[in-house]
Amino acid sequence: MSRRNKITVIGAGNVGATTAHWAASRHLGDVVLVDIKPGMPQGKALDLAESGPPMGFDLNLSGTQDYADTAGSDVVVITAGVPRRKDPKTGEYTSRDELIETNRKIVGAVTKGVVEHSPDAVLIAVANPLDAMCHVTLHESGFPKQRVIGMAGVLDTSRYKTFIAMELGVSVEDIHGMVLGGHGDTMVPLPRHTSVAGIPLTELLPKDKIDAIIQRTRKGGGEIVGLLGYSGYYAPAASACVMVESVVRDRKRVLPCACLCEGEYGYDGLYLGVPAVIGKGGVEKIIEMELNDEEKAMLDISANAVRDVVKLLPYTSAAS
Ligand SMILES: NC(=O)c1ccc[n+]([C@@H]2O[C@H](COP(=O)([O-])OP(=O)(O)OC[C@H]3O[C@@H](n4cnc5c(N)ncnc54)[C@H](O)[C@@H]3O)[C@@H](O)[C@H]2O)c1
Ligand SMILES: O=C(O)C[C@H](O)C(=O)O
Repeated sequence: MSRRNKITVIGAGNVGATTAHWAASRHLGDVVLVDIKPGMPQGKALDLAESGPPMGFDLNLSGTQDYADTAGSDVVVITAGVPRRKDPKTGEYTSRDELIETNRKIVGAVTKGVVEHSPDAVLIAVANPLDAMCHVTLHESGFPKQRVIGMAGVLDTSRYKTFIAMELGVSVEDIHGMVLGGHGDTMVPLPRHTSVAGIPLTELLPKDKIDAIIQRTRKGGGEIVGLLGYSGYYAPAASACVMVESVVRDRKRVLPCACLCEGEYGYDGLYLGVPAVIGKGGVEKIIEMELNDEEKAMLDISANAVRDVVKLLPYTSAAS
């Protein structure tokens, strides 16, 4: 009898629980939710399982504090970590990078728990600061780079496409394009490589409108924090699920993901958002697209911003 795919989600908070929700509703596999809060992942998993009859999914959904229950996972999504929040008095909110000290410890510890029981899994890092957390996950897992991927580009691209669709009054389905670079304000949307049903975006919108969409995309996470008071989770979880699906169904989608660049785009030993073919084995290939001087300069700025954060980790030999 063939077995179902097993998907573990570490951290059953907003992003983790919503990832489990999307994964179940798309019937991607059995889902195990892990969280340090006793009863909480168990309660969310049971509640989700009880939504199976009306929603028509019949998967095993469980919650646990015990990594042994995650054994043999095909994919593990690591959302455990603190999100940024808005101070209700000042309206100020922290940057993703300021989360590094807390989250590197959480992500490091959970990665060790995961790999002990699922040595063949593909790991998808989600906690922030995302690109640096990919380095933590790679280091602590000892996995090959192909099996440690970061989720950010799919989300950033999703926001970019949403804003284009809103501006043009067209379906998001017809918008094709990508956002590369680090998951921060220096990310690199690529309007020259964006089309609407094959029509170049640059023919459909004037430069000032495109520039406004780029700026809104770069600040997209902050816009949600500003409105909600804490980080968004529907679009992040949906984006993680697109990656999970490409792995478990071996779809070989071309997705912008944080991948370890070792020479690609001129970067060495650095996680950065680049287009990648995602299949059963994780990153099957990084696609090197032609960038013009302006685009490459923006990617360099973004890579430098990521490198500055990665340098704060105790064990990396500052990527070049
Ligand atoms: N990469 C992205 O694009 C992206 C998008 C959204 C959120 N995030 C990040 O994802 C992380 C989670 O965000 P959230 O909104 O779900 O936060 P949340 O607070 O709702 O959930 C985090 C959960 O992690 C759990 N946790 C903490 N330490 C743990 C441990 N050692 N083991 C197991 N579970 C543990 C907490 O109990 C909590 O339930 C944050 O770092 C956030 O910044 C990244
Ligand atoms: O911005 C955040 O705090 C969370 C996440 O990185 C996002 O882009 O939504």
